[in-house]
Amino acid sequence: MGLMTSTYDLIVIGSGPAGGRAANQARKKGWKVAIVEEREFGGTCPNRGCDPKKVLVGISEIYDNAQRVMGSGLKGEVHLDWQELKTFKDKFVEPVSPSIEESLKNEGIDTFKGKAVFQDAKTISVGDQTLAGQKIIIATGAKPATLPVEGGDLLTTSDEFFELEELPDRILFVGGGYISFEFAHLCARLGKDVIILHRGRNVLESFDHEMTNKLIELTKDLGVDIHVGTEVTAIEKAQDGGYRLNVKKFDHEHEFKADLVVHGGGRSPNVDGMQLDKAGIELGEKGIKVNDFYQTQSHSHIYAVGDVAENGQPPLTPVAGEEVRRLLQHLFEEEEISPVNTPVPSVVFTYPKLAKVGLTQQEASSQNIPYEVQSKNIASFFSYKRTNENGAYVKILTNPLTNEIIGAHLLTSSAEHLINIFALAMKKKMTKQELSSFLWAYPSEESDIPSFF
Ligand SMILES: Cc1cc2nc3c(=O)[nH]c(=O)nc-3n(C[C@H](O)[C@H](O)[C@H](O)COP(=O)(O)OP(=O)(O)OC[C@H]3O[C@@H](n4cnc5c(N)ncnc54)[C@H](O)[C@@H]3O)c2cc1C
Ligand SMILES: NC(=O)c1ccc[n+]([C@@H]2O[C@H](COP(=O)([O-])OP(=O)(O)OC[C@H]3O[C@@H](n4cnc5c(N)ncnc54)[C@H](O)[C@@H]3O)[C@@H](O)[C@H]2O)c1
Repeated sequence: MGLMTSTYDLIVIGSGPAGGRAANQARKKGWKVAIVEEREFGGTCPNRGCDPKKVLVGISEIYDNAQRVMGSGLKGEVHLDWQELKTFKDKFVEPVSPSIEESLKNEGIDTFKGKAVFQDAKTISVGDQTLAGQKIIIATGAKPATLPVEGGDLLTTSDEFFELEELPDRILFVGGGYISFEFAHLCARLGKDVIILHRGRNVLESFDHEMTNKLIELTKDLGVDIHVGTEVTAIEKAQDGGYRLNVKKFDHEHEFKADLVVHGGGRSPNVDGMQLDKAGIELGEKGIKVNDFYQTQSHSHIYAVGDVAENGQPPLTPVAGEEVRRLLQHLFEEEEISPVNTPVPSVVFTYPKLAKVGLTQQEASSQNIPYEVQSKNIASFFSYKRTNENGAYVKILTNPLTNEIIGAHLLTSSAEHLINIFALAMKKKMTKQELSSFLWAYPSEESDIPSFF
């Protein structure tokens, strides 16, 4: 044992949304497949990402809805409780890894627990085992980036945040991206004092700036203190048991204090200790460099896909799935390899939620793409008035020549549903007239769509 080399048609490294799917599909084609996982099977999304996050924010939405309709037919008191929330969330997470591992095994895939380390371009080791693969897919995802912040090891990562048994009173988020905004809304609703410090001029930089400014207003109304143009440079332990932070805001030094400092400063490719150099695999700034078919630059039999790959796509679960679909078409040598032309919807699970698909106004402007824009405050619509919503906005970009929808941005309680309709409309190259001509069940948030234009 241990000294023998097991040989496979395909070795997949990482069992997240990218790797798990790739292994399953290849096995279905009759390939001999091994999958290597060093942590929980299933990867980030179901264990410490999308799903546990959605369980937590889902309950806080119900709480928020209840608060807003108190005195409109609802009576009594509701409270959010972190410990109970965490216990409820853990119930979803705990079965994930064993059940995914079992289903991989049931498919006839050999599972290996441990870190995959390259020995050469065809061989990897996992502990004392050696595996050789005709093809290798690297799907190792991302991890919290190492920030150039003195005392950066004092940051609580999103993985650690999910595991906290208690939440202290003063919570500060470094960075103004997805993770910070989603957790900040939750913490504010749990009654915490929340601060977000963001280095850039615009938070959630890939979203439409007009919409992120509206989200900032609504987030401030929740009691969250937000500072842009503010870079955290150092963190140290304070005498009161909390932390003291040094920050630079427009070249001035400031100090902030908190009991918990959360890392929301971005994620980087997870390739630590894999000895990529032994296989001659090139790493770019944002991940492993790949071509249109996800092949690494130096080896056509080694692929990289999902969050770990640098391919210009955002690190999101549905994107990982789509990339794997295309990678497999290439791997199975199927003739038609579809071009990457699917619009990518994305949602920030604040409440209300911010969603986008297609172009932002700043992208259309900077790329000199002609556009017409409709931007509306829709809080007075019946859909939002009946639940005393705090704010609801929509912004649609269309091509002035064809009337096709080229971008949609929503800040509403139902944005994660509505945005999928706009993604569908864009994929099908619908004009705003075509989208408006559907019969939408009434009353529903979708039935408002014709009134967005
Ligand atoms: C807090 C949070 C919330 C998120 N919310 C959303 C959301 O709402 N919607 C959305 O679309 N996306 C969300 N994401 C992003 C989403 O989780 C990722 O895009 C997705 O998981 C990427 O899938 P992947 O398979 O590429 O990588 P991962 O899911 O990260 O899986 C990679 C796997 O590889 C394993 N691995 C790494 N190195 C090795 C090695 N050397 N040997 C063996 N195994 C290894 C890891 O342990 C991991 O299990 C969120 C992320 C975070 C952190
Ligand atoms: N709902 C979702 O789909 C969802 C949720 C969470 C995460 N994700 C994925 O995970 C990725 C990472 O999320 P994230 O929130 O960590 O990062 P992010 O890339 O969204 O934002 C991080 C921000 O922090 C800023 N920053 C970095 N260092 C700083 C410092 N020292 N001081 C102040 N600001 C600093 C950066 O300028 C950056 O804009 C996202 O890009 C997204 O693709 C998706």
